[in-house]
Amino acid sequence: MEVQQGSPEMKSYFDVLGLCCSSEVPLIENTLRPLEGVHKVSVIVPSKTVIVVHDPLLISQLQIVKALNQAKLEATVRVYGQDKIIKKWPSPHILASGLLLLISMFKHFFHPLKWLAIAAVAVGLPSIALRSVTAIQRCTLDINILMLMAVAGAVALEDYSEAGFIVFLFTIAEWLESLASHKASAGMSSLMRMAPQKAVLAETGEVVNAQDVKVSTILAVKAGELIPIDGVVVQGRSEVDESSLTGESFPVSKQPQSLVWAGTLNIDEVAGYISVRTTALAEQSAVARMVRLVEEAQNRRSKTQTLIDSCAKYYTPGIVMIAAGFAVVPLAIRAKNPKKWLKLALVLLVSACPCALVLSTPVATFCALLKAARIGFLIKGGDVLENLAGIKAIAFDKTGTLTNGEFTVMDFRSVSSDVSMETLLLWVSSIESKSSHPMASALADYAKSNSVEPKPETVSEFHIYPGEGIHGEIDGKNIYIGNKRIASRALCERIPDIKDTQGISYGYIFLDSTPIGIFTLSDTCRSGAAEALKELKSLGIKLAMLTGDSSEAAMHAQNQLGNAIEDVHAELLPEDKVRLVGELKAREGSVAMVGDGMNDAPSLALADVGISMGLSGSAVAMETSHVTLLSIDIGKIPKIIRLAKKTYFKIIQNIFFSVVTKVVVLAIAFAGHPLLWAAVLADVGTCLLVILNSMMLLQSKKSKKCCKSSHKKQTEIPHCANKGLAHRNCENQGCHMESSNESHETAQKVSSSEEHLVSIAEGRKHTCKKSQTCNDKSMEEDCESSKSCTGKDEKEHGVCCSANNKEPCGKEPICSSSHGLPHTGRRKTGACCSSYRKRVGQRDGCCTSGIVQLQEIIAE
Ligand SMILES: Nc1ncnc2c1ncn2[C@@H]1O[C@H](COP(=O)(O)OP(=O)(O)OP(=O)(O)O)[C@@H](O)[C@H]1O
Ligand SMILES: [Zn+2]
Repeated sequence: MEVQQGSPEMKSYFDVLGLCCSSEVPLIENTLRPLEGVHKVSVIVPSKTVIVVHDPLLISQLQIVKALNQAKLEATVRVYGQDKIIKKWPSPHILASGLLLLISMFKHFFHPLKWLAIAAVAVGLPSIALRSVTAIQRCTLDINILMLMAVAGAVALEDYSEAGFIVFLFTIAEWLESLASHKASAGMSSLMRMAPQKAVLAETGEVVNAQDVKVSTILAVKAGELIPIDGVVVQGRSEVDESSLTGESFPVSKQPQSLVWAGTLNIDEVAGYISVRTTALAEQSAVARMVRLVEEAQNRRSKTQTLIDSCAKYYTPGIVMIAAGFAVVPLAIRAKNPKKWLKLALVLLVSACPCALVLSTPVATFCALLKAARIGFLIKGGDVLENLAGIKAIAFDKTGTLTNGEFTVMDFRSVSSDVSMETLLLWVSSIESKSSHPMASALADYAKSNSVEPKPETVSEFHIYPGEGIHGEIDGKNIYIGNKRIASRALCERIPDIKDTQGISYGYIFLDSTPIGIFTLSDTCRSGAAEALKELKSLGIKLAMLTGDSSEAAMHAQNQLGNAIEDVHAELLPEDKVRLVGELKAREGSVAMVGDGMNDAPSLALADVGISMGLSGSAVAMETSHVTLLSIDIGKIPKIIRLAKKTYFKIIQNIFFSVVTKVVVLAIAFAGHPLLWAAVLADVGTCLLVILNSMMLLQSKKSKKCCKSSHKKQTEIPHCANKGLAHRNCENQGCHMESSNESHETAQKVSSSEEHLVSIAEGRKHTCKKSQTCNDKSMEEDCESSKSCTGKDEKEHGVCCSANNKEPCGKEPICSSSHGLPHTGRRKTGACCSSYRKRVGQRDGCCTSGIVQLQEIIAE
């Protein structure tokens, strides 16, 4: 597939089935790098993918495939957006080899059957032999050569069944591995498929390739369509499902000036047409960056992986030498029973392949990174994941991280008789219009609500003092706006008192050195922040707050968060944050920092893991951080830490499996039972085991059972109130995230917008987080009775009932009918009805549009 068209660089993806483990990476690199026109080669072992950046004029995709196939790597070009071709059945050779081997087992009844084992070897061996030849040509010692030697040895020892076993086990295991890795790479291609390839020009309605669209082009995006390129809405209002990027399935409302991202879905079918001015090229869109990051993350090795790779370098030649010793020395000294020694040498030889050990880390990391992308995190490498697993303390920025960063102006006053309120508002809003600080937009909006239109064009000499405030010049007057610190910039010694105000963040306005105004602002904590902090504490992680805001504002947030944070530091400059992160590192060990603003960038970079908030957070923060949380849901931070810990655990397990099986086989061999087939099984079997074990990271634990059964239930019971809850209950067990993305995949495949909406409704299922404690059955019963839930019942029924009651369908318990809700109005939350809709495949009266109002969900 192409990332750029018309330009001499092209990025092509190849499925390489012959890519068995990292030991083949050099082979691929040595094959492709010398070719003219090849700029860059990356090999992703877990998904058997090779990515080549090349000049299509100098070397075509087919030529690359040819080069790979000459090295017997079984390569094919992966067509964009298409899953790679999987071999559903093992090749006829493998099957024939297996069958012959099976028949040869009956040699005890009919002796000549033993020759069939030789036939089994002959049928299965060619592919191994051909690959060995290319490996020898490239002077590499790979698994194929080791297997070939083992087979030759077994035949020489007249142990034909053993030889047949080696061939069959090895070939069948390779096929199984390719099946397993297919699932991993399917996740990858679903990431790549996210953004559409075509875009519609708003002016002419012409359909063009997304790759050819320049920055600042106006595109049309109709309801039910995917947004092709990152941009700003210029016209129209709509709601966009951003779950593909953020893992968040609540639609986000968009109006002019809102940012939209490629790969997200415009779902408002009522008034959903929007036109978007692009702010990036297709290849620079957030989704493209995401794909690139997952790819590049493969090249950033973690400590464990580097260690293993360097061990593997010595392991193989070392074992081969020892094996040679066991074969030659007994012969030389004419020891008794040379056959036994030879067999021991062969067992050693087969055990010399470090495949499983080498795979143990990258496969787990790959799966974890994919999983992370699905739940809305971009992680810049396997090393970051490893650091994340060992985090001992987390420092949070306050504004925009723990709080919404959406300030409300509580008080705004002039304190000088020379400056009218109107002038003050004009000055402040004009200067603030140039700032991106969260307080700035609140102040500008406040002016507008007082009928004062900001005039940013009148401002000159605009300057930001990080951690203090801002300065601007209007009509030759120097105006400073900020906290107490800004007073010294304005050369003012007297700071006006602020008393009896409801706000908690204080601001001052100076005209030269004269105070002319004061204002107070308030901000609220993010929903879910308190729970997230509690969960982090339960993981044994120390918490700190580092904010540039006032101590009052910091303490206010701390109170709202249930005093969960141990260390609160306020009124910090960016350099103070860096110092404190450093101190925290010295005291606690590995430290993560979560922040959004420009002022957080240095401390994000210093922390062992810097986590930046949101796609719309500051670009600098995103660049310097190691992890980007694509949504604003800080409740996901415990999730990612758990995922990192789980991944680490998986890696340890993988290493354990791969080492222990080898040790056992060798121990048995040295104890006098050199079992060749066991050695082969240990080798290829653990490879497979390592892959499968790692892939469990991609799964949500209870999703399978729970979701399936409840889906079924949905089709059976046409009553939405309970069924909705039963369904949601299952989401609480962890399948909603998966479904939000999988549904997206479905959305891509089908074209009608109705289907889109159904699948989005599917993705939107996790409205009801409150019902965690209910189990399936009791919940249904409870919620049945809660149709008439009152405030009092709510307490009695506990969590479940209140959850039900919060549903619009709880308010209108019989949601399947069209009573109650206005037909044209938007429904408050869509969960209940959308699931109903999914079932019947059409709209019912009560959810005219099935559209969720974000604000209302947050209000919940
Ligand atoms: N544009 C601005 N207008 C008014 N005051 C500002 C502006 N920029 C900064 N300030 C003042 O400087 C303080 C510190 O700002 P800074 O950006 O360092 O931290 P913050 O965003 O408030 O908090 P946090 O560090 O938790 O994100 C703010 O609390 C505010 O009082
Ligand atoms: Zn901040």
